[in-house]
Amino acid sequence: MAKPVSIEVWNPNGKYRVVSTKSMPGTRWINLLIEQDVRLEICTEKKTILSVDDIIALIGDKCDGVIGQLTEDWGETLFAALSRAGGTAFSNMAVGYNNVDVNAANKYGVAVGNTPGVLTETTAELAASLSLAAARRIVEADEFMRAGLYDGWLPHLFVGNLLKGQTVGVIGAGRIGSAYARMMVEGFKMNLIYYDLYQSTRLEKFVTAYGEFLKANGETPVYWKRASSMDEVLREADVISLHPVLDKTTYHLVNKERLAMMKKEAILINCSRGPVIDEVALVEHLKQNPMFRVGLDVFEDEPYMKPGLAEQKNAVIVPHIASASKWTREGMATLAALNVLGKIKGYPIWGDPNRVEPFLNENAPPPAACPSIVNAKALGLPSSKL
Ligand SMILES: NC(=O)c1ccc[n+]([C@@H]2O[C@H](COP(=O)([O-])OP(=O)(O)OC[C@H]3O[C@@H](n4cnc5c(N)ncnc54)[C@H](O)[C@@H]3O)[C@@H](O)[C@H]2O)c1
Ligand SMILES: O=C(O)[C@H](O)CO
Repeated sequence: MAKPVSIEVWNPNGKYRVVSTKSMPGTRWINLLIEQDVRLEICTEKKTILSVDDIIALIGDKCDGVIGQLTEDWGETLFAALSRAGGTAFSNMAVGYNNVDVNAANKYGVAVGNTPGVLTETTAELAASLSLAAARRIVEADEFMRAGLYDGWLPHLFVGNLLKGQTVGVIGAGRIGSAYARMMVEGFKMNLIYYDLYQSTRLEKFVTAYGEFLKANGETPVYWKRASSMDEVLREADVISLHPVLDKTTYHLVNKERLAMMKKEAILINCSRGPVIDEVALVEHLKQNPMFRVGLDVFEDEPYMKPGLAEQKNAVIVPHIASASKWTREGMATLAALNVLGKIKGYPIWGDPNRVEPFLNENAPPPAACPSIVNAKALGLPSSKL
């Protein structure tokens, strides 16, 4: 028998029962649910990561849908429990859904939602922030100041890397990777080399047009190149940012051998998922190459770091905050709630998960559609004509 889990209840007499495993930012998502006859239960347990048993207790005997988090293990056990409780909808409050076994969800006929688009720019901005922090040694310099060690300007003090005219490498040039590439090319006049399974024509056109603009204004133009392999990016780029999904093909994509291919003074940024880098190999590489720097938002065994990482001065490390702007986090909560609500109400699936703005307009009711259901095809769910 699972132990009871503490909750806060909204609209106790609502017809549909939806559970959110965490309190989420903003109130719009709550209002959108309760206005549509939902009894909403929000878990108020203090512990950060809920266990499968905690979530089973939250689901209980009758539950139409769950809004969950990327820290939770949504596999066979939870989808079976949700299905037994009559549920047909789950949404991660995240774009990445490597914590979800979509095949298990398909088996139980549960729709799986995610939250693309709303976090693209916010996440790219954090990747850009980490790139700058690593290039200009901001964290080391801050620690030095606070320690009272600054006793006057020196020619060699915290010398870092100039980005202008260097090459930025992007691995996984999807929504976030492309947004980051644009920021670095336009903001710092860097050349671009990218690797993705698919060509990013829009990104290429952007860099070409910006290069022509610079040239027309008497400045050095910027260039782009689509690499034929990831190794080409690693060898040529000065700053490399990782933005692929995490799956079997990207697990330990950056390993000991690949770290060795990179320039000795390169900067590596990871705002995708921790296991994309072999973190043990990375710690060793950081130790051996003091001029090599990393900016990490994600870790292989989150919330833990591999031994030795915290001691490396050439690493800038932050706790998975890439999507943490107020607007984005409130928007993620809204999209996750609307994915669950839409499935419960039998709404069709929004046609373009890259264009979710209509769901985020606070001054208008959202479209009657699920913003983004990753297994819509597998479940044969209809597409919206809106
Ligand atoms: N740190 C954070 O807080 C944070 C925030 C948002 C997203 N993310 C992560 O970023 C990922 C990307 O998000 P997105 O919205 O840009 O997704 P996206 O689907 O638009 O982009 C992912 C890209 O990776 C490419 N890709 C897949 N396998 C690859 C491989 N083997 N090699 C090279 N490229 C490959 C895809 O073709 C695609 O273009 C998410 O899946 C999530 O894990 C992290
Ligand atoms: O995948 C995601 O959305 C992030 O990791 C959290 O924003």
